[in-house]
Amino acid sequence: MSAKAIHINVTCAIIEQDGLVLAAQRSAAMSLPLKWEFPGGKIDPGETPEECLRRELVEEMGIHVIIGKSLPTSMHHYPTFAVTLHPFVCSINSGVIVLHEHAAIVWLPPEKLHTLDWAEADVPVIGSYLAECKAGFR
Ligand SMILES: Nc1nc2c([nH]c(=O)n2[C@@H]2O[C@H](COP(=O)(O)OP(=O)(O)OP(=O)(O)O)[C@@H](O)[C@H]2O)c(=O)[nH]1
Repeated sequence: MSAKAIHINVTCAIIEQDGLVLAAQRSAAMSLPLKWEFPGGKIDPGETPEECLRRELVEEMGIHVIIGKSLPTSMHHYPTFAVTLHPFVCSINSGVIVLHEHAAIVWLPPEKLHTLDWAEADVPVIGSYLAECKAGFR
């Protein structure tokens, strides 16, 4: 199988707090270095997307999240792999954020999210989220 055939399923958390949304910057050592993303990661075999998201948020940031509404999935082909993102709107239930993998985080109002240099797969996710906000669902 060529590298281009690799397709991964990834969960990601749109974490809301006090009207702001958390964005996380990938480290220089990660794939897609220094791009911004929503925290999360690859779904392991046998795991539900929600189980994956809970595990990843503990591993990456030391927080326990409450998982809310799912947003439409986003599929994107990068040069060496394809990803399907499974986004969920979340809030922090417990824990204080400690960055174990990311270079930085920032809390932004939803309408400022587009100012960051996002991983390309995230761009439609931001669009779906903003549509929810505009429709008054959030
Ligand atoms: N967690 C997360 N990953 C994303 C997002 N958007 C996006 O394209 N991805 C890609 O999906 C993959 C997520 O897997 P991961 O977070 O478990 O990856 P990783 O850093 O361990 O990857 P690695 O295999 O490069 O070490 C990464 O290749 C990442 O670039 C996003 O919003 N959140």
